[in-house]
Amino acid sequence: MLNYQLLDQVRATTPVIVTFANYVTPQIVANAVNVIGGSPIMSLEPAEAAALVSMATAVTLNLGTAQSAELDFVELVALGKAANELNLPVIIDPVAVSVPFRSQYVARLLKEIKVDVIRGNASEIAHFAGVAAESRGIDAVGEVDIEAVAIAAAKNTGMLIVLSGPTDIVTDGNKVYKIKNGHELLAANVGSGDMLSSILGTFLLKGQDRLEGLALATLSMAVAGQLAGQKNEGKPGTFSAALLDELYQLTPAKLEQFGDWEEIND
Ligand SMILES: Nc1ncnc2c1ncn2[C@@H]1O[C@H](COP(=O)(O)OP(=O)(O)O)[C@@H](O)[C@H]1O
Ligand SMILES: Cc1ncsc1CCOP(=O)(O)O
Ligand SMILES: [Mg+2]
Repeated sequence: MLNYQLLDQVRATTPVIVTFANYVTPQIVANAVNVIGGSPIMSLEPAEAAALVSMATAVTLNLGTAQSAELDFVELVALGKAANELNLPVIIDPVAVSVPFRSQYVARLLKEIKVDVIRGNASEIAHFAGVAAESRGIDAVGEVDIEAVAIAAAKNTGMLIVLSGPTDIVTDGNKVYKIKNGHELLAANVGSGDMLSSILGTFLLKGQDRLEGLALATLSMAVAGQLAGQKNEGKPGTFSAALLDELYQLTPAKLEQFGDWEEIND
């Protein structure tokens, strides 16, 4: 079962989400966290990492444009370690991870910090499952068995997996939430995945079952995207603004009415 009221609990507590953003999409990611009910803060400065994380409920590390320049890596490690010390969830978004520089970068990061959640598209999650999958830069292409890939990635890494796409899969390797809402315009909007990766953090309130929190966050993004898309068919520009409107106007009642999801237990 999913507790749709968690959305209201998010809004009642306004959780701070620290994001190491890529340089392409920080504005829409910050707005996404804000309109769903959280409070975003982005940072590039290692010296303030511990202070920021001490105010937060989750940390999202988006690796989309992370550079080898030591400051980027030092900041990622500083944020991750600060979260690990407080037992706060760390989410990574391994954009285009199959590019060799990026695979090595993630592997290096995972040696330094404990990561709890990986959010990526099917091609990105396939990397962690050890399954060959096609990708085109930031996008997933080709067909994989998304449920099998997500479960294998969870089992290989010991992390919670959010595999996004036309159908989203949220799994710990045993229990699987399959979320069928969404709209193709989400894929046309660069940054949808990044928005989701930071929105995930807002639903991981203290004491909250993490897998259920991730599933409800993923459902929220998919339902808001579907409602925005239905009102803006063929219009990616206005869709982008409407997506923020729908996230802002989302309610537990809408999640219950429009949510199309199933829970599968191993
Ligand atoms: N073809 C699609 N139909 C419906 N929803 C989609 C589609 N493609 C992506 N989404 C949704 O878009 C969001 C971002 O996912 P995705 O596009 O896989 O991430 P990324 O931008 O990292 O590749 C998720 O909420 C996902 O459910
Ligand atoms: C275009 C681009 N290049 C590096 S990161 C990035 C944004 C990726 O955004 P998303 O994966 O959410 O579509
Ligand atoms: Mg992405």
